[in-house]
This record gives sequence, structure tokens and C-alpha cells, in this order.
Amino acid sequence: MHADFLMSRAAEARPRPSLLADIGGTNARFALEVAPGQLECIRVLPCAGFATLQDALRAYLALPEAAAWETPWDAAIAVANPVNGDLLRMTNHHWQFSIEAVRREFGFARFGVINDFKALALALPHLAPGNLRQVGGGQAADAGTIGLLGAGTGLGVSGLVPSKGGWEALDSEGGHVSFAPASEREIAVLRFAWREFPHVSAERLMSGSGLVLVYRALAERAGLPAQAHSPADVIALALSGECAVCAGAVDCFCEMLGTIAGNLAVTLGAIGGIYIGGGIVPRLGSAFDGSGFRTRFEQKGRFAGYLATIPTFVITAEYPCFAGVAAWLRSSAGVGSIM
Ligand SMILES: Nc1ncnc2c1ncn2[C@@H]1O[C@H](COP(=O)(O)OP(=O)(O)OP(=O)(O)O)[C@@H](O)[C@H]1O
Repeated sequence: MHADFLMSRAAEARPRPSLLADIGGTNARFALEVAPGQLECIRVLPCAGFATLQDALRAYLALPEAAAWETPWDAAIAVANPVNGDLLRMTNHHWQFSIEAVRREFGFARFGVINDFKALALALPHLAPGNLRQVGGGQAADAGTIGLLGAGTGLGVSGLVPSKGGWEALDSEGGHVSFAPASEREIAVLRFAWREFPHVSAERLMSGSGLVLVYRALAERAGLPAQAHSPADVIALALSGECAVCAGAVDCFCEMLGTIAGNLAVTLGAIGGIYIGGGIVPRLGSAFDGSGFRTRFEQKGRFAGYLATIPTFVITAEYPCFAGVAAWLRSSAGVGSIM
């Protein structure tokens, strides 16, 4: 019998929820999809609090709110990693696991693993206008290619390319492109970062730890001692106006993100718009809109006019990735591990 047919019969009879997860370098977010589009028991657990993915899964499923539902029938998780085989080692922390072994251990009929930004790209068509905030001008072309990037623990990149069936989401490791400075201040940041990394990728600077590195570089440039700030400290002290170097670091961060977003737009031909996710930009609120991001986005010499037509959107939804993980799980044919 054809595997797709088996799948659809099984899906029709599905009596139990699907487990969805979005696992970054810092946070593991879980939810139960109890009916299409209906999420229950959304919880965020710290990755650092668990030795393995399986431990975090067990802890989530043991929460009274999760245990009140039937055991999940199937599951899909988005991870901040490339996915290209059964064994997954996470780049930004210590978890590693076999997809098939986890499927068997938890008794999932299907268990899928997808890159987190590919999943977020698949979520974009499902986001309501209220879950987005446009920064600057431009108008999305209908069915135009879409670019996506987001700074969090790392720098995720993906996009959506129109296809006959709807959209194809891109597998990308675009956060690891080489950093290109576009101002004297950024040249100073690059020189500082070279002392710590032989290759300074965009992610080395456009991420939580990158924001701290930019802060340290600018403190040195100003002849001031750097404090042991966390990324959250740098953002809070910048927004409150208490620390001029922190404010400069956030400003520099936004401008660098403008360069990389503009690079993504011209590389993909993303006339459908550029979307910005990740944990950092939404925390900057209106300070991001007032930063040099959009000016820098359009600052592409002879292509300034082309960039000016492309809109840029901040994703403001709290858990935007789940919609993409759920859509991907629904669309994946076959029983067993999905990669
Ligand atoms: N107020 C804050 N609270 C928590 N984290 C913050 C805050 N401000 C900045 N950050 C930084 O945001 C990053 C976490 O971002 P995010 O929530 O996107 O995590 P993640 O999904 O685990 O990351 P990724 O998907 O990039 O691996 C960390 O580097 C953290 O230091």
C-alpha cells in the first residue's frame, strides 16, 4: 500500500495532539497542537537546565498542563542547526541526539526535525498583519521571493521562494557569511573581533554575544573600561539612556543588521519583503524603528532605488515558529522519522 495513503488514513484517525518545539541556543519552546492551529500549554524551558533534549522533552510532558492531554501522537521540532542526517549535534550548546532514537523512545508515530529559520519562513504566510510591524517604506510584490533573518543566540537566515504548490522554504546557513563593515566604527569593531576570531562571520556580531562584543569594542574605542554586561544589560542600559557606549552598540548593531538584510534582499531578489525575527530586535521596540537600520538597508550605491521598494517587517508575534513547524509536520508524508 502507498505510504501517503497510509499516512492520510492514520492522520484522519488521529486521536491525540502533536507536540511542537522550537529549540534555539538559549530557549526551548514547547506546545501541544490539539487541533489544527489550536495550540495549548505553551512553555519556555532554558536549554541550559537540561543535559539532553530527551530530558527537556520529559520535563515538558510531565508538567501538569501537558500531562492533562493525551500523550502526543507525533512531534516536530525546529532546531538552530542544519539538519542533514539522523544524528544532530547542536551548534550553540551541548545537546546531540539521533532523530530515530528519540522517536522510538517517546513512541511518536512520526518525529520530524527542521531548521528553525526554515520553519519560521514556513510560518510567514500564516502570520496575521497584527503580528508584523513595517519599518520604513516599500511595498511587497505579490508572490515575490521573501527573505528572513533573525538575531538571537545566533543569526538565523531563510527565505520563501514561490513555487507551483505555494512556497519553498530555503535551508540556509546565511548567518555565517563573512562580516562586511560599512563605516569607520564598524571597521574598528571588525579589528577588535579579529583578535578573538580568525573568521568574523555576521553571526559573531549580530547575536546576543555579538552585541556584547560590539559593546566591548566600542568601549575600547572610547577609551573606557568595559563592564561585564549581558546582552540584556546592554539593551536595557541603551534604552534607558544610562550608558552611551551601550546605546552606541545597539545603534551599531541595528546598522550592521541593515547591511546584512540589504545583502540578503539583493542576493535573493527578495521583492516580496524582508522579515526580521529572532529574540533581539523585538526587544528593542521602537528604538529599532528609529535606528539607522532602514537607511543602511537602502544604502547600496546604484541599487539604492531597488532596495527602497522592498519593505522590511519586524515579526512581533510571541511564538511565530510554531505555525511553521505545524504546517511542515502536516505536509510531511510517510510514517517515521522526518528530516
Ligand atoms: N531581555 C532579555 N531577555 C532574555 N534574552 C535576551 C534579552 N535581551 C537580549 N537577549 C538575548 O537574546 C538571545 C536569545 O534570543 P532568542 O530568544 O531568539 O533565543 P534562541 O531562540 O534560543 O536563539 P537562537 O534561535 O538564535 O539559537 C540571547 O543571546 C540573550 O542573551
